[in-house]
Amino acid sequence: MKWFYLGPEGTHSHEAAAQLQAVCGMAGELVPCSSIPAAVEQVFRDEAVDTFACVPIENSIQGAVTQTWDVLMKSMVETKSKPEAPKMLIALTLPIHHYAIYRDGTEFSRVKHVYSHQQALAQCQNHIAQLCPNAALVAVNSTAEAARMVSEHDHADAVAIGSRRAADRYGLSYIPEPAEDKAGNVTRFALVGKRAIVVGGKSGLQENEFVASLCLRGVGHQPGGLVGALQPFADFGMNLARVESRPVGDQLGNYVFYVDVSLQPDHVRAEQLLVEVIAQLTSQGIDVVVLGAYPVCHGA
Ligand SMILES: O=C(O)C(=O)C[C@]1(C(=O)O)C=C[C@@H](O)C=C1
Repeated sequence: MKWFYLGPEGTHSHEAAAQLQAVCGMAGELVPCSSIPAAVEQVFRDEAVDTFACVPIENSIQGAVTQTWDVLMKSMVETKSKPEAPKMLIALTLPIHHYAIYRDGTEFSRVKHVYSHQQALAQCQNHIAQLCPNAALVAVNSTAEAARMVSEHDHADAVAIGSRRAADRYGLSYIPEPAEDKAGNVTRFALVGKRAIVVGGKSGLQENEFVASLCLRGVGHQPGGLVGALQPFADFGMNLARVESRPVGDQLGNYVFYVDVSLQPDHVRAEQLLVEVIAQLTSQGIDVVVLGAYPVCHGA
């Protein structure tokens, strides 16, 4: 069994994958990938039923991790007709604390580069500006990759933003106060795979949280087009927890709409109603891609 995640060791995705294994009562080899799309593509490419990817989907400060949604959508559209195609199986919301990670002897006022994942840089931008006022922010593939780079000799004038585990893993020091700009910073991660999972083990699952993530394609460019696409959810008494537009990428003004539907309190009944909602949308000419219907649990 393989679990792919954004590596190297010590990323928040790594921690999320380890916690999800406990929640699902599953073990498996944790395999680092160089990017989020690479982790997702492994699951879509691999025929094995026991292959999973753990990827960040949303952050409380910065919103959707668009790179993840884009690759999930693209991969799911390509495999839409296959019944055994991968889906989002479960989500885990994790508190995220970032730290300024450095080599001993670093003078912060002289630091020229602050490395991290683009999401982490955005979550800590005010803190970084105060700590390292003369530094340029440099986005790299992950927080742990940033720490690994700082641990190399040719990056002695640099600081990384990442987890304490990353600092320990790469033999670096960190400032003990968290670096994120807002308290209560959390990121939600999704497990993507083909096999139904059973929630058990060390589970912090709140049974009443259940979400379906959909993507609506082909919403009409006319007055009321978007209202018409959302109305069936209201008609069936469904709460929309998130609506977000993303460019299709072919021409200006062409969008798809991501919708997270809350399926509580009775998700089995709600999933039946969702089938009817989707039928109504299809009759309007809207193509609905179901990315998954899944429980959400909370880690620590
Ligand atoms: O670089 C990491 O540590 C990641 O796991 C990626 C990631 C993200 O893409 O959102 C995960 C959680 C934090 O929000 C910051 C970065």
